[in-house]
Amino acid sequence: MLAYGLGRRRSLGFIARFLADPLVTVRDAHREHGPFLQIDYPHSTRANPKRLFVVADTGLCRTLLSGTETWVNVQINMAGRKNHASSRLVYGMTRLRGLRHEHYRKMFLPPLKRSPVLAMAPKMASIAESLVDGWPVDIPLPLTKISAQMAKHLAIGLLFGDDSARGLPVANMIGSLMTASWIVPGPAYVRWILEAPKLERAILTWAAEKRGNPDAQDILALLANNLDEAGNPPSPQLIGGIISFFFGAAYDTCLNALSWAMILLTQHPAIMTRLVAELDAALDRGPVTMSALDRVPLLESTVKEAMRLFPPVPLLMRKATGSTVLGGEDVKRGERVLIGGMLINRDPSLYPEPDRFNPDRWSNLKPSPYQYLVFGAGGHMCPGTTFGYQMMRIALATILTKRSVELPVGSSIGHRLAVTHRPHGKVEVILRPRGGSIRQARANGRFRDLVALPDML
Ligand code: HEM
Repeated sequence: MLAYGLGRRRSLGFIARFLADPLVTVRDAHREHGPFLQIDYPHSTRANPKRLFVVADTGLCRTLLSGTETWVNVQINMAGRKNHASSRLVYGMTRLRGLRHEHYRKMFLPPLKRSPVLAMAPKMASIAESLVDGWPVDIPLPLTKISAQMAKHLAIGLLFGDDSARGLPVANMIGSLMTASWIVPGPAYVRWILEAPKLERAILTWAAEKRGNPDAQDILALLANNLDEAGNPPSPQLIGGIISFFFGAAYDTCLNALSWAMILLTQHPAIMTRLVAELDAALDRGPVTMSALDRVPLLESTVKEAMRLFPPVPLLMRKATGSTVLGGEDVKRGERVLIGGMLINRDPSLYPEPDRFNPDRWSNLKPSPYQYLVFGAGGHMCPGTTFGYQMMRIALATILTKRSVELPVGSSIGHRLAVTHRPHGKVEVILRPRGGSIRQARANGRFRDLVALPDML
């Protein structure tokens, strides 16, 4: 399959629209011209072409994500300043290659496997419960703030040795990196540059405290107490980069997934009502446990379906390490490819009526990671998948069994891609005590460009 070249004029139009709204622009371009596009940068010439490829095809995606020697990850957030903490701290897991990557992946997998993660469930449930109990009812609350609080406490509390005093300030600083646009610098980027030295110091001090405790199994203790792939102590850049990556990877993804899931449920009252009834029946007013949640398949389907439509990481980027071929196209060293995971998740041959939120489709669906591109695929596929699903299921179950969730009348919800894709604007929810009547308000705003809601069908 050869790439469809947009040509110079339309490439310029694509770039201009992409800067304003990357997801809708990429989606519309694929709809019009197919799943493999070539964009020419303005400085591209016939003698020295400078191109960006954009793909939304499962086969091409497999080539790109499984060929980790040929195609390397490109840091999606903006590079920081040279020789400054801001550039050292973005040296994260996905940028490691070869033996180094293999070494660290192997090191971090054990605490993220099914059984240690399952053992964290009672603690996760009790943290989630006390957070929800502390949220005021009957008044509008900022949705991304409460989701962030949930994600921060569940992820950070459990992955970093229950050390919230050290972990929460680090998580707060990482927040500015994650909200900084990776396309155009803005105030969040400036904040990130200003905060990076403080963040680096906080991580390195914390790592020093963890040294000398080789039995601890949390992510930072493993990193601080083990040698690197060459048998040397890990460098400060490695520690800072990996830890800030883990914080962002665990916290920012889950906060966005939780926010989008709640928005979608409020816009699909019939599904919300069924889910709440099934949760009530399984939990029978008891605590949230994984064995009870296993009796509510609709919960897992809801989480999967919300992330299919609104994947927290909707675009991935790769760069060729040498001359190679992609599809039928000759690609030169350094050329980049943008992979539209969100669009792969909407392939109508696998997901009929792909823009609809329909958790029931999951009753007999088992896509490969290349067909459900939420956690990546291939050599850098997310090792936190089990943890992420568990956190989402516990958070949603706790919120829905304790409170009724509604949006204020007149809500308008935008969306914005920074490193992750989040709801944008003044997005609020109202939590009501269970048992009263709730008012299901229709939400307006640009998020509607990305989903076919019941009132649009
Ligand atoms: C809803 C939750 C999550 C989503 C949607 C998600 C998504 C992703 C995606 C798309 C990638 C691949 C990036 C690429 O190939 O360029 C990735 C990698 C990664 N994620 Fe997650 N993630 C989630 C939760 C977590 C959690 C909870 C952790 C930590 C416990 C985590 C740790 C990582 C790490 C370390 C990598 C890099 C792996 C490597 O390079 O080998 N993620 N994640």
